[in-house]
Amino acid sequence: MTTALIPSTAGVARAKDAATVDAIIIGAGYAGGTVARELALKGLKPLVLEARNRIGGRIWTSTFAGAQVEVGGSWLGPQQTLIHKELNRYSLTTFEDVAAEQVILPGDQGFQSHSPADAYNSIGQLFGEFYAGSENYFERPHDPLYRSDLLASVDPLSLADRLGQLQLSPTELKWLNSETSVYSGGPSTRGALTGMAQWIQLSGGSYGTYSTTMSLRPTGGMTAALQAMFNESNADIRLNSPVKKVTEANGLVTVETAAGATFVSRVVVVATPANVWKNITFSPGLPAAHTQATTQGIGVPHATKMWVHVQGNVPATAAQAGEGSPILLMVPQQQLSDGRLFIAFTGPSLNVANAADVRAAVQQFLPGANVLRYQAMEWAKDPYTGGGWGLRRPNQLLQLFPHIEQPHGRIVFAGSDIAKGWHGAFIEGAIESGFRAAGQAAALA
Ligand SMILES: Cc1cc2nc3c(=O)[nH]c(=O)nc-3n(C[C@H](O)[C@H](O)[C@H](O)COP(=O)(O)OP(=O)(O)OC[C@H]3O[C@@H](n4cnc5c(N)ncnc54)[C@H](O)[C@@H]3O)c2cc1C
Repeated sequence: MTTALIPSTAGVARAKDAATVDAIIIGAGYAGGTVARELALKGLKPLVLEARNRIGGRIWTSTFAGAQVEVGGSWLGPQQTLIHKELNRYSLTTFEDVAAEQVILPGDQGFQSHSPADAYNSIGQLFGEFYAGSENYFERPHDPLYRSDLLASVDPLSLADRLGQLQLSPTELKWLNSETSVYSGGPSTRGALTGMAQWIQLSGGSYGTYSTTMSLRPTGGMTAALQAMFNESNADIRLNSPVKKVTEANGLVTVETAAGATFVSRVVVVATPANVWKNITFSPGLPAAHTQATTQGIGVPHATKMWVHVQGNVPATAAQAGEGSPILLMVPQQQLSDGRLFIAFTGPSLNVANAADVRAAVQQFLPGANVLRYQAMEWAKDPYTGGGWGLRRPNQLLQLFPHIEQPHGRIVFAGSDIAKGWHGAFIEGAIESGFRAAGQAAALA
């Protein structure tokens, strides 16, 4: 723990004017919240600097059409134990999300409706072939490098490479590449096979068990547990405080915000998305793995989540379309008195600013649908995300790990993008990395 008096040391920017704190956490998402709570439990009082005017980052519970909605992450799986421990700790509950009554899939001639059981059995069998062997190269999925000998030949493969190895009909290819391109945030050439294969093995090895990661929603919204963590931490949270500079010298780290405020501590945790580390000036400069991660990006380049309100009594329809389509995946949400809500994950080909294009894209799945309103969040254009959810690129697993988890002097890194287990697209990974980072930070404080 630091003391109140910090000497004015050369190389520490304006240290003598700066407020001195036990630990500084940059970013108030689930990773930052976990670090704040865990450091508080170790007797430290952290300062949290958050760029936005809210906590949550890629989690954002809001409203649309009078209903509570999630602009970022929505769902939890029963197999994600860390978030469930947090929900239990704060007496928060979950509920099962709306189940699809029909599934619209591309067929040989246009879209066709299937029963959910038929659709997901067929897709599940194909994904079974797709992920064959992952039980070996991810023998211990929480310890992804355990079989690095086997990973050497798998890590370079993109999701598209793996699709190309299978004997798929054009229709089967669309059934799989709708999902691989959604997660890749663009073409399936971008996402690594090891990224999605690890999630499958973390889920128990099958597409069916993995699908449950989209089954549960927390009552009170995805932000509720994070708010409870920050409440317990009693941390000093400064919103609207984007950090622009982090300088370490003489055993101290100085953090400077865009507005010019400076804070000093013996340890700093950077809990921002990896894609935006490059927007902060680090001195000394970041190590090679961190530079590679922020330059190449782990957060995907296209991640647009759209809420759509379709008039009338509409069947709970799930839909998928092949790579390149305007909407790649549509998920039914609640029926309201005047219409049903849907979540749509769009592809880069849809201009969400054009209402006519959005309506036409929805009508591909629901002919004649009257779109009353919609709202789209283009996460990859957000300056404090710089990408969407995370999904590793080919080769990043072996090139970045384990270096990416290591502190850089007195600077520690956290975030779902660099989690060992549920990396990238899950708050489970943000929490996991937060526990690891809190341990590292406490040792340096
Ligand atoms: C559209 C979408 C859907 C998703 N769906 C799901 C889902 O269904 N289930 C699930 O579990 N996960 C989902 N995810 C992933 C999940 O949201 C993330 O994995 C998780 O929220 C990341 O938490 P984090 O703390 O690592 O990062 P973030 O939540 O991104 O938090 C980082 C924080 O750092 C702040 N920051 C950035 N730069 C600075 C700076 N210079 N100074 C100060 N602060 C800064 C940001 O404003 C942000 O608040 C989804 C993500 C997206 C985008």
